[in-house]
Amino acid sequence: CWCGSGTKYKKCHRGADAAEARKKGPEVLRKGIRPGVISPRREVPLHIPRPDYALTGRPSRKDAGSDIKTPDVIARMRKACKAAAEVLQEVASHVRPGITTDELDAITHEAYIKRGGYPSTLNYHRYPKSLCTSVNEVICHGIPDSRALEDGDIVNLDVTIYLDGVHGDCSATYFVGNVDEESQRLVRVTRECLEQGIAAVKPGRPISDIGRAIETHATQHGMSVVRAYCGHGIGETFHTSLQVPHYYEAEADTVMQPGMIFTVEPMINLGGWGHRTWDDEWTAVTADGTRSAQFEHTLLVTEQGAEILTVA
Ligand SMILES: O=C(NO)c1ccnc2c1ccn2Cc1ccccc1
Ligand SMILES: [Co+2]
Ligand SMILES: [Co+2]
Repeated sequence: CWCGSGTKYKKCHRGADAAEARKKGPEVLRKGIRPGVISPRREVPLHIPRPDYALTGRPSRKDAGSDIKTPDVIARMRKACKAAAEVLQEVASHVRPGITTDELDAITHEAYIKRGGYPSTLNYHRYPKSLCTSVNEVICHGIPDSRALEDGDIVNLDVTIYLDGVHGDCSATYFVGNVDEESQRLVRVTRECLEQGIAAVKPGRPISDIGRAIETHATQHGMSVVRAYCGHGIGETFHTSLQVPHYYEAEADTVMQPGMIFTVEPMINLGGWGHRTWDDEWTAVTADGTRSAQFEHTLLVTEQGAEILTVA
């Protein structure tokens, strides 16, 4: 999800990002130059059911964010989210220096299809691949290409499967070979931020509790929370109108209720929270060039708190 211009929160962060980046001078305003080449789009066999946007790139329907899911949707979400977690484990087992992110995309693409699933990101708003591979200073939505992973990199793999009419969405950040201490600390703190956010999920409480918990943990460790992209309601649509900021946003006042399903997917930066996007219109990178990490789960709100659905 991203706050974009349509966000309901008054202060859209894009302006702030640009202002922050300008302060740092022209070097960070430079549009990113993609190091690798993007391969042709992969095909999905016709027997695999497709989401509404598979042809046009534009989602036609938008569920209300605070939808309480029916028992039937919850049952289907359990299966889709389990499948997403299995696909993530499978592709993650191939991460090593020398493998290209395009090869990881091919592995992921086949892993969805053998489970009868469609790659949710493929052609979603025209996104060209079945996986997001966000390396080092890439915050999110990194497009798989011919770049080989290198010893010392960190890489987030973001997997979303469309299975039996619903989407399961999860991601994790992995070490490539031997990674320096600071990056290891970034990844550990980011994982802890997701855990803190999940612990804040309680029926009767506002969504803003989640961002408060995450931002508190990140800033205690001298790190910053990306503001331009957030968690989102999910179910029969990839994104619903519910937004889940990962920083404290008082206006995120939707009250959590049992049966709601949304993702929490904090992106944490070693430096400032500012971002910019490359010319490809998808890739988001840190404005100051420092590294960023992310972890994501799809959660069901229960009477007691949160149930993590994206577990293998
Ligand atoms: O929830 C997501 N990941 O956890 C998520 C949200 C929105 N768009 C997404 C993803 C993943 C891939 N795209 C595709 C894309 C579409 C337009 C701009 C940039 C990227
Ligand atoms: Co995701
Ligand atoms: Co997501």
